[in-house]
Amino acid sequence: MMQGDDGAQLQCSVVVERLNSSGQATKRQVIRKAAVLLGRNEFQEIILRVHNGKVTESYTLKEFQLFTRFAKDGKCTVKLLPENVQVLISDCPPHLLNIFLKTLSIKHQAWQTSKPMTDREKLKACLPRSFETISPLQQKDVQKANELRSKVNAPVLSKGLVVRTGNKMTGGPPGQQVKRQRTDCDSSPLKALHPSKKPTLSLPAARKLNKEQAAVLSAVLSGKNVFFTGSAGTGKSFLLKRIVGSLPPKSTYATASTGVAACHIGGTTLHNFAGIGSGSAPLEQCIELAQRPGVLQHWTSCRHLIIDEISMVEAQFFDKLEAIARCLRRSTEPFGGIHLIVCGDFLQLPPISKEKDKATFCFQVRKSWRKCIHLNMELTEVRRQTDQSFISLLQAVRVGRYITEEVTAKLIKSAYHKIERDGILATRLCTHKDDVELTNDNKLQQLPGSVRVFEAVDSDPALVKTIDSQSPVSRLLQLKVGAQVMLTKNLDVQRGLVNGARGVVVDFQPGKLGLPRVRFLCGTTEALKPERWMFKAGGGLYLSRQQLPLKLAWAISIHKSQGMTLDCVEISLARVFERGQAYVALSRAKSLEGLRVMDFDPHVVRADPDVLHFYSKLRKERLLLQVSFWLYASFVLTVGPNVL
Ligand SMILES: Nc1ncnc2c1ncn2[C@@H]1O[C@H](COP(=O)(O)OP(=O)(O)OP(=O)(O)O)[C@@H](O)[C@H]1O
Ligand SMILES: [Mg+2]
Repeated sequence: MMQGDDGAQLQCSVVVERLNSSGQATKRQVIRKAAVLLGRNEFQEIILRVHNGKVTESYTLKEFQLFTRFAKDGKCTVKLLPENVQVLISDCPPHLLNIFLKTLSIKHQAWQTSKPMTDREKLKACLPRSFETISPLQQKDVQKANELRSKVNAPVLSKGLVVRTGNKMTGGPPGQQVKRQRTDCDSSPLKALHPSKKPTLSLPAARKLNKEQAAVLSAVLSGKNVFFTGSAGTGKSFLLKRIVGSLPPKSTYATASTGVAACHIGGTTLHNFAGIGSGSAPLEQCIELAQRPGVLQHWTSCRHLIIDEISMVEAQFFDKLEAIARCLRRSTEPFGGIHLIVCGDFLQLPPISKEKDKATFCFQVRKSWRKCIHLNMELTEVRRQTDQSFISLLQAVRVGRYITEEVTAKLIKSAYHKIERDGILATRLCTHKDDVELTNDNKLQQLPGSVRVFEAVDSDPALVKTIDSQSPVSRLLQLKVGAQVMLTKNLDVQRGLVNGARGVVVDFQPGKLGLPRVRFLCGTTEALKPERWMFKAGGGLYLSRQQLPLKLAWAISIHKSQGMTLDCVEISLARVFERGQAYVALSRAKSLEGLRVMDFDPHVVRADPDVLHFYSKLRKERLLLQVSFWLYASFVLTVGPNVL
């Protein structure tokens, strides 16, 4: 399953089609498990090799079209123009496809400016046939490509490479019911080559994984069932997104315990995946529910199951999933042999308990948890905050101990922090969700001026509830000039337009649409346009919502804030009712300066003793690999989990 991310090779499915002059396929070869390799021949020309396990076909990439619109779903098409052959690539880990496509386009651009040999020169050269894998992209390749781009004004792409991102490509995923629009090609690496936009190229994955994260990724890619944990802000979800992008899309399900958290990693809720409702019915009934058309396919096609925010998954629910997986997949292996990648911090919010009893954590169903998880790993480098003393303060709150007088004093003093800037107020994190709606509604009403209502375009209005449960934006968004808002999507990480960025509506653009302009804390004022979110629903169905990437941000609930990074927050902890709740609230802030705690009392800080015991036991038994220890981890991977 391992494949390098050097941009030279892919493991995927391939269809090779020979086309006639009117573009119809006259011959079609389907290769379910193919290896696609980029290399150079003896004349330094770029070669695409497709290997089906027995035979290798080679294509010289001189004049070709690339269709990359669905690259983020792991699909693309290379159409070789003189040969009239198209190679349709699918089920490819999107992150690797991204690097592959970028490598191909940048190397091809460089090749074109390097005076390719004529046929005559080739004949004369009498070189022996050869094939060498293409070298990984380097900063200098990117620089050269950028220099070339800055020299050329009009279409930077010379005649060999034509980039298409239109509908013509491979079509959507099977069963997909949504017609995608142009925004879907956002993540395409080749968008960067679109002549009209001319943005600067950069190496793929500009935000690199740190060593700890890379070690977890390699443990996952080695096929081990991994649970990785770490304090708030250690980049667990950041890493999960990379993991999702490194696994084959058809058989990978990215899920999280809550809709908001699922959205952060571009996935769906675990409940949605499982299709067993709340899971409180007896096992036999749950098995029946999971066999419904549309749901059964999740269970049978899933090879890699990713679960974020595991702390909020109820133990009995996890246990049921484990049993259902074995039953439906007719396998005696733990979790029916599904490769599990589980992540979260048990010292954050626990599962919501329906009855008065305390809800139990997944690790408390010791049998299935222990059976399922091969490796426990811990990320230790906090990325959300940079100030070491604030990081230490949060660590103290996390474990519910060491709340020294100094810590208390700092938090009490924060009540006087003036964090309002440029008309942008602090977001109030509320313990109870009724307060959230009330606060946002009241504040909006109190603003002068008329309300503008923006209605979402849903792919399937009948399924609005399902969409609501997974979407970070509501169907109706009401705004006024002066409304406090929060961005709900990463629009431009470099410019600080990231998920959670805080701003204020400054005006509405003239015209029918009247789109809002928002001034953000990072200093940028941006006119926002609708964005699209895709959700996987049952039966391979895709749902989508198109809406402005904004939500009102006078207040949000602590439960909804889990997983978020926030610019400026105000917290009242008087009504904290849950273990880990104060920690989740405080750890959303990027800095102490951006935080105001109205009424700090050390008694509200509570860490769950069962969790502390679980973590300390793992450590004592040397089962929790601090990944800074990553060489040791790679030793374990080669030797196998049983040595642990
Ligand atoms: N390797 C990295 N390079 C750059 N930024 C990173 C990296 N890892 C994490 N970050 C950034 O750090 C912040 C926190 O990351 P993330 O939300 O993934 O943490 P988390 O461990 O999931 O936190 P929580 O437990 O609160 O959900 C995010 O803004 C993320 O973009
Ligand atoms: Mg997270």
